Amino acid sequence: MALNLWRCVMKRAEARWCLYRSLYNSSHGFNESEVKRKLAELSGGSVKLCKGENGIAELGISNSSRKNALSGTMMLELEERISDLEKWKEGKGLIVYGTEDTFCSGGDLNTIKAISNAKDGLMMCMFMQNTLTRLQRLPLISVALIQGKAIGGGAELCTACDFRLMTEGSEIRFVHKHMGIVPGWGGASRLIQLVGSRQALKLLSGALRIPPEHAISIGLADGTLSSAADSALEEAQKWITPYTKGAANVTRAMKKLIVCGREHLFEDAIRKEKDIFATVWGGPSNLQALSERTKYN
Ligand SMILES: CCC(=O)SCCNC(=O)CCNC(=O)[C@H](O)C(C)(C)COP(=O)(O)OP(=O)(O)OC[C@H]1O[C@@H](n2cnc3c(N)ncnc32)[C@H](O)[C@@H]1OP(=O)(O)O
Repeated sequence: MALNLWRCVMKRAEARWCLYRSLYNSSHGFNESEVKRKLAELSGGSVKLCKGENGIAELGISNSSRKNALSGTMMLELEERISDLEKWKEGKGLIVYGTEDTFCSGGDLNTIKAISNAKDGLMMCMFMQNTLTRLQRLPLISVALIQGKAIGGGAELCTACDFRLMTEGSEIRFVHKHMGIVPGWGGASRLIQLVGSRQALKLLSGALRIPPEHAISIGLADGTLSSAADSALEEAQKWITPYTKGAANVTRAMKKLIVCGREHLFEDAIRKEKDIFATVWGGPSNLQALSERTKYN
C-alpha cells in the first residue's frame, strides 16, 4: 500500500518533470518540422548511443572526415538520442565524447553555409538550444570527455554537461568571434553560469585557447585525464562512478534538485525541491537504508 502510494507520487513527479524540457515551440515562432526537414538534407557523420548495464551511457560524436563537426543529420540524431535518454528510467550517468582525436569542431561548415540565411539560422539555433537544454536537464550526471579540440559549437556542446574532463593537450575554444558570429546554442549563457561574466567575456571576446590547467583554474573543467586515447573512456567511467553509485531514483532526484536550483527563482526552486524529495522519501532505497542503520563515522 505504502509502496504503491510512493510509486504514484513518483509517476506524477516524472510526468511534471517532462513538461518543461524544451525552450521553444510553435508559440515562439519555432517550426520544428520545417527545420528538421532542412537539416535532414545536410548529411554526414553520426551520433551513437550506448546504454551501459551500470546505468552509465556513452554518447559518441563521430564525423571522421570533418573532425567530428555536427552536420544537419547529426543535429537530428543528437536530438533523437536525447529523447531516448529521457525515457531511460534506469539511467544515472552519461559520458559525451568525440571519436578519434577531436571532441567536436563545432557546426559542420557545409551545413552552416547551406542555412546561412537569417530565418534558417534562427530555426537551427532554436533547435540546438532545445536539444542542448534537454541534454543539460537530463536526470543523469553528465560528463564531457574532451580529447583534442572542442571548437565553436563543440565548446558550446561541452558546457551542456555537468562536468568536463580534459585529456592532456586538449583545448576548448569559442572561436565564434573569428567566424563573425557569437554563440547561439546557449553556450554563452551556460559559460557565464560556469565561470562568471568577466571570465566569460575574456574567453569569448578573445576567442582564447583554453588548455586543461586554465580550464580547471577558472572552474570550467573538473579534471585532467592522463590515460592514452583508447583508455580515456574507461578513466572517465571510473571518474563518474562515485557520483552515480547507488539507486538510480536517488541519483536522478539529486540531479533534478540541481536543475531546479539552477533554473528557478529561489522560492520556486525550494517548492520543487519538496516535490522531488517526495519521490524518494519512503521509497525502497530509503526503507533499506533505515533498516541497515548505517553509521558514517
Ligand atoms: C555553431 C558555430 C560553429 O560551430 S562555427 C564552426 C566553428 N568551427 C570551425 O570553424 C572549425 C574549423 N576547423 C579547424 O579549425 C581545424 O580544422 C581543426 C578542427 C582545428 C582541426 O585541424 P587539423 O587537425 O589541422 O585538421 P584539418 O584542418 O586538416 O581538418 C581535417 C578536415 O576536417 C575538415 N573540418 C574541420 N572542421 C570542420 C568543420 N567544422 N566543418 C566542416 N569540416 C571541417 C577540414 O576542412 C578538413 O577537411 P579536408 O581534409 O581539407 O577536406
